[in-house]
Amino acid sequence: MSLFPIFLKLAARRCIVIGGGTIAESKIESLQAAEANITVIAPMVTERIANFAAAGEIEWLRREYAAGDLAGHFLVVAATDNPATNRAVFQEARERDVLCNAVDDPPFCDFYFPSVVRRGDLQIAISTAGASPALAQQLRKEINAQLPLDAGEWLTELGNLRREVVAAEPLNEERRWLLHQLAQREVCGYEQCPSRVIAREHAVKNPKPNPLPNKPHAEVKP
Ligand SMILES: C[C@@]1(CC(=O)O)C2=NC(=C\c3[nH]c(c(CCC(=O)O)c3CC(=O)O)Cc3[nH]c(c(CC(=O)O)c3CCC(=O)O)/C=C3\N/C(=C\2)[C@@H](CCC(=O)O)[C@]3(C)CC(=O)O)/[C@H]1CCC(=O)O
Ligand SMILES: NC(=O)c1ccc[n+]([C@@H]2O[C@H](COP(=O)([O-])OP(=O)(O)OC[C@H]3O[C@@H](n4cnc5c(N)ncnc54)[C@H](O)[C@@H]3O)[C@@H](O)[C@H]2O)c1
Repeated sequence: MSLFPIFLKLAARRCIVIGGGTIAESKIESLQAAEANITVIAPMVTERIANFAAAGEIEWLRREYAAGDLAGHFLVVAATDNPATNRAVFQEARERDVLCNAVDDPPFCDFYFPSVVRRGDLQIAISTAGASPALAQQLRKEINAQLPLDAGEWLTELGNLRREVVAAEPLNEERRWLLHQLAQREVCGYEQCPSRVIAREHAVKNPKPNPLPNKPHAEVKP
């Protein structure tokens, strides 16, 4: 089966993690990075999860999972040490159309967690569709070692410059060409950054057409 690779926006979405051990902890941290609204249900949790709860970063319900807990949630991770509980969670998730990952239990997953290399907004996610998580991890380490440490800052600056280009030039082949050139260059925040200078010179040759003159009814009187 071919998996569908997407990057989900989870900010403020209600996500629930059943179980509070070290595996749950790593899933909670991934969800936190995406600013999800997280509830954890578990009788016992790691010290780190307890600290997240004490700091108000997540909600912790100190009890066992009970049928009905998934109501109103978008996504669930079943990470208890009891496969029967994890499968009951998956069953409820199916009934409620909640996306479910039962850790290390592929038939009871709607999605898998990938191996991820991160630099700021740049994310490279690796999946082997469950064929070899160890290979996904190995590739993550190899890519991590090759990717410059400052790739995130560079991407931020490149994104800022791209916004300037998009504001200054129309959507055409010329603009596309320029953006590909800039993606291969150093970019920084300075006004006199050579890439920014190139972009500004280019915009002179490829300006946005003048806006249509205002119709009389759109005029604003002083
Ligand atoms: C990527 C990563 C993300 C994460 O967990 O967040 C992840 N597993 C990681 C590590 C890892 N997991 C395992 C080992 C031991 C070596 C080995 O078995 O290969 C290692 C390596 C190690 O740590 O040594 C054991 C294991 N994992 C699964 C099974 C069940 C089975 O295969 O049936 C078993 C056997 C359990 C048993 O024998 O009882 C299943 C899944 N593990 C997945 C994800 C999903 C598919 C990912 C993909 O698309 O490839 C999937 C399907 C479901 C899921 O859990 O989402 C994370 C690396 C993070 C990083 O370091 O970058
Ligand atoms: N720890 C690892 O390195 C590792 C690696 C691969 C897979 N796994 C698997 O992942 C699962 C979780 O591992 P772990 O190390 O985080 O386990 P753990 O034993 O540290 O934690 C289990 C958690 O589940 C909670 N729990 C148990 N029954 C529950 C219930 N009915 N409702 C709600 N919460 C309940 C416990 O309170 C605890 O917080 C296990 O199935 C384990 O086999 C663990």
